[in-house]
Amino acid sequence: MGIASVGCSISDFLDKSGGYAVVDGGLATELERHGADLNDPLWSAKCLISSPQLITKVHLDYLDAGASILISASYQATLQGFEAKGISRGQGEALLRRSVEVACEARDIYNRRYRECARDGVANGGDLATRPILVAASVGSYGAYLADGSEYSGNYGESVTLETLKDFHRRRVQVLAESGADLIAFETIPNKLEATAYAELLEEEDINIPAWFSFASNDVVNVVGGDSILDCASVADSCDYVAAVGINCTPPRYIHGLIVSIGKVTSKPIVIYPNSGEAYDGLRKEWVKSTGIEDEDFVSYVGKWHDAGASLIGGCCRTTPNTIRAISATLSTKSSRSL
Ligand code: MET
Ligand SMILES: [Zn+2]
Repeated sequence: MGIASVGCSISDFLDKSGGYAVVDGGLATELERHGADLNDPLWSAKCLISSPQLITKVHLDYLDAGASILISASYQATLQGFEAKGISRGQGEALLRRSVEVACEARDIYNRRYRECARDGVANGGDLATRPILVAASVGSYGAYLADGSEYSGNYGESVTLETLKDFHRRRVQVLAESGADLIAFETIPNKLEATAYAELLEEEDINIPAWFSFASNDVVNVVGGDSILDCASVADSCDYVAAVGINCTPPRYIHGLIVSIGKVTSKPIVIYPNSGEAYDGLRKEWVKSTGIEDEDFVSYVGKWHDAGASLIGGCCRTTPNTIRAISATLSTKSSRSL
């Protein structure tokens, strides 16, 4: 594809989609809501082995709710994690490819349904159904693989270097780049070191699909590991392989300030998909209401986030197809008013 087209393809997609796009919502937590037991180091990737049809269903639910970007179930799918379960390198690579195939299949089913409805003269959602849809291959952080909470502390200890992280992610990124995905979503990035590792990896491997870098934060100034969002977004800005920069799995109340900061250091599209604002209690293994400012009215923030410069908006953990339906309705009403 070449670097020039890698850089502009998300912008082209946004131009074709009216200047904004709706990202899907939480995948793992939605699989759990449907009864999947993800208490496992592979988390949502466990369903790639045990119940891929449930992943297809959740992807379809998000498309029906108005999402235009599906994120694959590879967040915690790593070759090292599969090997720890006795799954060979070859089988692990096949499972990584499978995560993208499952999302592509959901897109095919959705498009086929639309064509059949159109042929039979059945109205099924009007313009919503004709939109272009992208499949993003998810890459979770090294901390997500460790499954010890470090994806939310960003603290990998002194022994983990830039090279450790590049070696850890290299083969997975190569496989996902060749899987038929439209882009790679590097999600929940907890620190600048991992962002730098991804940027160098994309350059060294000359990855031929665009990427977005999405950081996790727990305030309005820094990413979870303590590096400033300005520094982290600058790493993404200076990498030609990165086509969008943003924030995911972060409480809604911090998002506006973070968008403003990111906009100061990059003109690339800004992607944001916050969580529901609840916090995960790792000891009790459950989500709990946060104290302080309520995030319940998540969707009422969406217009402000768009005005502040975010063009790709969706949800992360504990958001559902209902959240995405409401985001989609808000953005579509807003854009038709401004025409
Ligand atoms: N795309 C992933 C999911 O929704 C992101 C998880 S963030 C901890 O499952
Ligand atoms: Zn999340």
